[in-house]
Amino acid sequence: KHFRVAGHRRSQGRISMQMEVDKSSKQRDNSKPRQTHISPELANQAINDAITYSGGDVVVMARTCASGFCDALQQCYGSEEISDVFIACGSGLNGLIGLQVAVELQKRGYAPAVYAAEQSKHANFRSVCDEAGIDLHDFIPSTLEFYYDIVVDALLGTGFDGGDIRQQYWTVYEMLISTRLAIVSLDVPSGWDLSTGPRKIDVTADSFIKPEVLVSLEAPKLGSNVFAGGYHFIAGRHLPQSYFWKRESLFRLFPARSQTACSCQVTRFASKVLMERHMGDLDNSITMTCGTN
Ligand SMILES: NC(=O)C1=CN([C@@H]2O[C@H](COP(=O)(O)OP(=O)(O)OC[C@H]3O[C@@H](n4cnc5c(N)ncnc54)[C@H](O)[C@@H]3O)[C@@H](O)[C@H]2O)[C@H](O)CC1
Repeated sequence: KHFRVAGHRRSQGRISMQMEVDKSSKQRDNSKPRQTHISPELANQAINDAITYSGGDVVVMARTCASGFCDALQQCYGSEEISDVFIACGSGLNGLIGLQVAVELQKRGYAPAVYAAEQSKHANFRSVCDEAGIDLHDFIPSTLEFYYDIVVDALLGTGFDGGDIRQQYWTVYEMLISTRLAIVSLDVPSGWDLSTGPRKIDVTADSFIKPEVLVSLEAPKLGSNVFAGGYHFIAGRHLPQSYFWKRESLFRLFPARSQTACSCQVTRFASKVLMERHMGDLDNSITMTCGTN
């Protein structure tokens, strides 16, 4: 079953992207309202199922997530504009994907560096970085904003327990809430509640992460509803597109074989760089017509 969806408008003509709708779309329950953001329960179930779909190999799954994440990052910050990317990694799967993002960005011509808050539960960061020739830090460089162009937040994802940030993450969390560099958050901005977004205590103290770009994996989490940055992308493809339809009638498509779908939210919070890039695209009559989330 195919249907045509307005795609990129290029000069005079219009191209349309054939988006193959998963055969099981017939099973979608149209009686239920379409959800565009998923619950913490489904998010964590998806993680376990994603590992199964990846043959039980978390590194395979992390590489798929990293590929989609890098597609999204590259649409906003091309390697011709920026190169030095500082990737703050936690000890869980979010951090493992952050490590794979560093490896993938290097292949794409960026100059990534990795910060590991603590020993990963899933990989030997030192050996992966040494093999790839990627700098691995166990400290936050005082010259961060001089040497780096953007920061990737791969510290805490859906495994955040909703409590105060534990001591081993204090330094990097402090950097993330105070840096002037644009932040690209992986799946969930670190420290955001999966259902409600930034915690009230953090909003009151204005001590929460404000990413310019959010890249949700597979589906946006409920807490991302309050995201007000520049762009919100959905990346992943480590689960069949019908996966969410059967569970929360989530309607979302990845264009063709792409790893990313974007739901543009270019808001007043977007930086000048991002706006120029977006407006530049518009000037070249290339308009991203994306789904809305
Ligand atoms: N959504 C999907 O389809 C997929 C998402 N994936 C990624 O997996 C993470 C969730 O992985 P998990 O290891 O369960 O959790 P985190 O990576 O977020 O690790 C949390 C890490 O941090 C510790 N921690 C928890 N609370 C605190 C705190 N208050 N202070 C300090 N440290 C804390 C905890 O002990 C863990 O060690 C998800 O976000 C995605 O990025 C899958 O990889 C693919 C499918």
